[in-house]
Amino acid sequence: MSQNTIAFIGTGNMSYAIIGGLINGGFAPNNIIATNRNAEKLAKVGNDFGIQVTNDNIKAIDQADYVVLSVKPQMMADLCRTIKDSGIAYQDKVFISVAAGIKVARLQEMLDHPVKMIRCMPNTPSLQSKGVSGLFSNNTSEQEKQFATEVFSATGIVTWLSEEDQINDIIAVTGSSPAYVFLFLEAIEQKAKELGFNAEQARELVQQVAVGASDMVAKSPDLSISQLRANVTSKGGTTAAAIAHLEQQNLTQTVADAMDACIARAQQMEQEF
Ligand SMILES: NC(=O)C1=CN([C@@H]2O[C@H](COP(=O)(O)OP(=O)(O)OC[C@H]3O[C@@H](n4cnc5c(N)ncnc54)[C@H](OP(=O)(O)O)[C@@H]3O)[C@@H](O)[C@H]2O)C=CC1
Ligand SMILES: O=C(O)[C@@H]1CCC=N1
Repeated sequence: MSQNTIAFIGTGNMSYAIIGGLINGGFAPNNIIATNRNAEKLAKVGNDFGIQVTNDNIKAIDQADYVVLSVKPQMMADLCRTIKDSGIAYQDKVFISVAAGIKVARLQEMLDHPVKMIRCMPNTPSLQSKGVSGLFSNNTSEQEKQFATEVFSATGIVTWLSEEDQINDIIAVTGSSPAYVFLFLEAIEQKAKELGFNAEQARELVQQVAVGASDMVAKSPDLSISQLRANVTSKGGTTAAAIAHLEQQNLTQTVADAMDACIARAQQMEQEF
């Protein structure tokens, strides 16, 4: 992988996962700089991955070729103001924003310059190199896009989007969706405890189901997910009873509605921030 320097500004849950994926993928720790205003979180990412850390955002940006903006959307304007007011030359750097709900044009307005900008929508399984990153850019070179592809490929799979609005769709499909899966697993775990399994057993059983079912999806590309479900469901049996209940409760429509709510919130954030 080419050895540009990347600065992660605001290294919380998401950047921690990306950096973990990069280190697993062989990216040189010396070429990664992380910042955080929270000293404890900063020390942890430095200790866990052996990368450079500083609480000085401007110093980190000054040293970097690529700058990942990774604060919460509501904090982005403040962060950009400090960059803009710092006096450093940031106009030729490539910025990568992982923030939901802030479009390229608005980020450029916040930075008061038409900087090169890539929007990226990653997800937290990046930490296990099993992430998905949706990328969009309309003002970077092929070489810069190639570098972003290499970086995010180290954390899982990468898909380039031709329209910026598709970022909101991919938030619903891959950015937020690990949380839907976790909620489903939490529900099974909770009921397992109510049935009398202790906390340790419940966690182990649910975890194994999650890993086993995911592996079956990943390792059976010729079987549809619906076929994998059918293979568990004996006619007139126990699974059929459980699935019939979920279907009566409109699980499929509920999930679709949840994804629409996700997209609607991203669109609303575009007006707020
Ligand atoms: N979490 C996820 O699954 C995903 C998140 N994203 C996007 O990633 C971005 C970050 O999310 P996430 O990692 O979950 O958030 P976190 O709050 O975990 O991380 C952001 C970190 O940045 C710190 N911070 C805030 N402002 C500054 C600043 N000016 N200088 C230095 N550090 C600062 C925060 O400190 P403090 O703790 O004090 O607030 C916090 O520790 C968001 O924009 C989100 O939309 C995208 C895809 C998935
Ligand atoms: O919840 C959020 O807004 C962010 C974006 C996708 C996942 N987490």
